[in-house]
This record gives sequence, structure tokens and C-alpha cells, in this order.
Amino acid sequence: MLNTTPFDKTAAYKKLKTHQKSIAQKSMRALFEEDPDRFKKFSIRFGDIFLDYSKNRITTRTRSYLIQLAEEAGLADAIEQMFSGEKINATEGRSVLHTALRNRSNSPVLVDGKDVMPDINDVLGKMKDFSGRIRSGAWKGYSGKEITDIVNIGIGGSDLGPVMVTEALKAYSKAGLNVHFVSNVDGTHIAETVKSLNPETTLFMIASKTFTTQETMANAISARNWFLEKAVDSEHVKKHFVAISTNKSEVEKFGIDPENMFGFWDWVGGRYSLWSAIGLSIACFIGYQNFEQLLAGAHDMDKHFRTTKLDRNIPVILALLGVWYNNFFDAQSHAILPYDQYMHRFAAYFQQGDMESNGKYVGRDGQPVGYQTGPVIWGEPGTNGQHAFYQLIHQGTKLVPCDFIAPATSHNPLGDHHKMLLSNFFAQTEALMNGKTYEEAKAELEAAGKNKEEIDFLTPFKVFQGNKPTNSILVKKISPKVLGSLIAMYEHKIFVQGVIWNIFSFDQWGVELGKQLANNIYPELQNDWPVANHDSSTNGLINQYKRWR
Ligand SMILES: O=P(O)(O)OC[C@H]1O[C@@H](O)[C@H](O)[C@@H](O)[C@@H]1O
Repeated sequence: MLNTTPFDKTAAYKKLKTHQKSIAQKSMRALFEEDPDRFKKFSIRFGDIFLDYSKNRITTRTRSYLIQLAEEAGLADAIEQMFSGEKINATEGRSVLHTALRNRSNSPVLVDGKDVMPDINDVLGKMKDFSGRIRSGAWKGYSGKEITDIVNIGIGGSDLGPVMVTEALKAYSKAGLNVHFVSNVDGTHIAETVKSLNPETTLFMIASKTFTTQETMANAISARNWFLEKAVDSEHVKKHFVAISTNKSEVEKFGIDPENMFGFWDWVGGRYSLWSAIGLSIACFIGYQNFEQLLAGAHDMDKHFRTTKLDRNIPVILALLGVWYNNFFDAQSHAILPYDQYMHRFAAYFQQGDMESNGKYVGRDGQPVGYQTGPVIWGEPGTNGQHAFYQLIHQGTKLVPCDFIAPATSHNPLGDHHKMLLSNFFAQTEALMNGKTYEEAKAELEAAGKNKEEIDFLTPFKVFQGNKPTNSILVKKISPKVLGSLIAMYEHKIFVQGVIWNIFSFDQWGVELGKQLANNIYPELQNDWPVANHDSSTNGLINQYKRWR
């Protein structure tokens, strides 16, 4: 489907291969000196978001070849297929419609001939009502008290999105209502979370698309046991447990009142689900109106992505730059570096978003691809990263393309903190681009009064090669709307890359094998007999564990 010519056999790929050789010799310093309009040519404003991608190892020719690559991959058709509900998740036979969840225009979106918008709006209405009752205190626990603590129990896509967004938008939260997230099957996670909570004022949201995920079910059972220790009567469960799932029968089996179930659909991928009922903890924490703003921001980005010409299309440009370094400069990873403490889980969120989507070696034709696909995504908020791993980005042997993200205004305008933070944000990309030449390093040492011997010895260590590519994404403020747009921007970037690499971005078969084997091993851990049916390493480890436990 879609892409007929393999990525590395396209005409644009060949052009880019040759072109890369000339660019590889070129410094960005020189490119900036040669062209006073460079910033203007390589930047895009989108409402309260400003993307500067001029500090990349590109020229206008690079951009046009990259756009040709996207065209040859059939990107325009692929975008339409996604938005219009075609079953582009072919290996699971599903549409991919997180864009419908935030379709604020309400224009019909058809799946198998049926408009999905009425169902989406019903669930949103239910979320609005529920979050309103939780926030106003109208929803009471079994002893008549208001809810003070929400515990979302879920993992992967049923956890990372709500965690990231509630952290990023903490400034919009309501005093007296806390959210907690339990994901790991390690008993420590649930035990430490409930330690300080009161069952009378705690509400659990069991969030699982399938409602069969081992970790989530184990945590949900432990949560119910903890709750019933004090509440005793299982009738009280319905005031303290709600479910978010696509699987009604499993929800009922667990004992949650179907009235307290918030549904979604199989065309919502786990890692794209924060826009669905999976966002219920977000709506409760920041209020439904703010949740709507989050959806609105994403919808704005969807419209931009769907309708803007490729050379002004932010997700497309970011995707193509990623392909440029991944496939033509052998970059193995990509760093996301938000200069905003509230955004501290943003990179972790897109580790799933990107790596679970594009970490694939099999092409759409079922054959191994002959090129690199998705990068390793990582990152920490600035300035913490600067004092930890930036050494490698500046002077290491690996090329790490980076996205720097910062808000122009802070939710906490404390003294000069924000100016200091932003001076670092501006300085880092400048340093990574310009570097410091041998002559500059030497001149600094001379000016510092070092003797010749010291200068000769030290200078090489003080040289920065520069030419390290970065994107700067400056936003007005991290508001619900801006955050919605930023998340959608990365989602679409990932989609575009999947189209170019000709892989299926919306399945995740690679997570299954480990689960399968864990299911085999779990019963073997129920007794003390040594095991002998695995390889010698796995046997040895299991048996050592049995001796020690
Ligand atoms: O929401 P569920 O069904 O519990 O699934 C949670 C996660 O399960 C993982 O196995 C998948 O890799 C993720 O994509 C998914 O988000």
C-alpha cells in the first residue's frame, strides 16, 4: 500500500546521497555568513509556536530534495488516508483516528461507513460531567467525603500521556485535588502511592485499552484490596473505582459498575490515547475547559498538518530533518530538551510515542528494510541536562540532533530565573552550531595569561567542532492549547517518518515476545524446583533467584 518504491531506491534518496557529500564539508557558521536571510528562510511561526530550524546542516536545496522524498513516498495521500479513517494500521486491521478525538469542527469522520463523532462527543460529555462533579465536590466517597486524590492505574499509553500532561500543566491544577500514577507491576509503586492516602477520599481510575494488561490488572486488584480493608463493603467500590477501556465485558468482570466506565475505541492507539477517555485524570486535574483547550491546540496542529504545503508544514519539516540525520549522517538518536521544568516527562512520553511507532525493521511489504528506521529518543529538561550529558553532545563522537523547547513566559516568574533559563536555551544552540575553533580557544587561553606550555597542552581540549544540528521551538507559554499543538506536532512528525521509511507505525508487535515468555515463566516461579527447560543463562538466573528468595 502507498509507498511503492522503497525509500532508498527513490530518485530523491539518490540525490540526497550525493548532496550530503557536499554538505558534510560545509559548516553552519559559513552557511549563516553566506546568507543573511537564513533565519527567515528556515523558520515558521504557527500561532504561539515558533520553529527555528536554521541551525541545521541544510540549504534550500537540501530542503527541496527532502520534500521530494516525502512526495515520492506518497505523503499527501497517506495524510488523507489517516484523517479519513482508512485502515492504515494494516497488521491490526484498524483505522488510526486520534485526530477524530480532537476534531473540534465536528465534521463527520467515517469508520466502516459510520460517523464516529457522535460517540466521541458522548464520551466527552460524560467526562465533562464527571470531572465537574469531582472538582466541585459533588461526587462523594462512601463515607460522604469529597475526593482529594485520584490514582490512575495504567501502563504505557494508558499512563505516560496523562502523567506527562498533568505534570506539564500543573500550573492549571486545582488546589486540594491531587493525581497519582501507578504503572509498574513492582509492588513498590502501588504500595508507596497509597501509603499516604485515605480510602475514603481516593478515587481509582483503572485505565487500560484492553483491560487485560498484567501490570494494570495486578495493580487494580491490589488497589481494591487496599480500599476494602477499610471500606469493607464491596458495594462501596462503585464510588471509588472507574474504568477507562474499550473492553466492557472485562470491566464488568472486574466488578466496576458499567455506569462508571468511560469507553473508547480500537482505532485509538495506546500511545495516542491521551485525547480519549484515557485523559480523564487530566480533565479532573486541570478542569474540563482546559482539557478542551488541549484538544483544540491539537486540532489546530491537525489542520496545519493536513492543509499546509510541505515546505511550510512544521511536522513535515521536523520529520524530514530527522530522516536527514538518521539516514544520511548515521545519527542514532534524537534528543528532546525542554527548557521548562513542568515538561520534565515530555521526552519520556515520546520515547513510547516514537520508539514504539517507528522502532521496526520490517517494511510494509513484509521484508526487512535495508536502512535505518526510528531513532533512540531521549532527553531531560534544561538546564539539568547541561550539567549531565551535554558534554557528549558538544564534544563526543556521536551526532545527536536536538530539539530545544522553551516558553517565552514562565508560570513562575521568580526573580531572574526565567531570563537565566532562557539565556541557557539560546546559548546552547548557538554554541552547538558555532563551536569554538582552535584559534579562538588558543586566544582565550592567552588572554587568561597561560604560558606557552599550558596553551599548547590545553588548547585541543577546549576546541568545539560545532556544526551540531538543533531545532529551537520557542512558544509563548506552556498553556493547554500550546501543549496540545506540541504533542500533535510530534505525533505527526512520527507519522511522516513512518510513511517515508515505509513501515507500519501504529502496531507494536515488538512488545509481545517478552510478555509471552513472562507468562511461561510466571508459573515456574510458584514452586522451589529448579528449572532446566530454558537456555543455561535463563535457567541459571531463575535458579539463583529461587535459592535467594
Ligand atoms: O491500555 P492497555 O491495553 O493496558 O495497554 C497498555 C500498553 O501495553 C503495551 O503492551 C503496549 O505496548 C502499549 O502500546 C500500551 O499502551
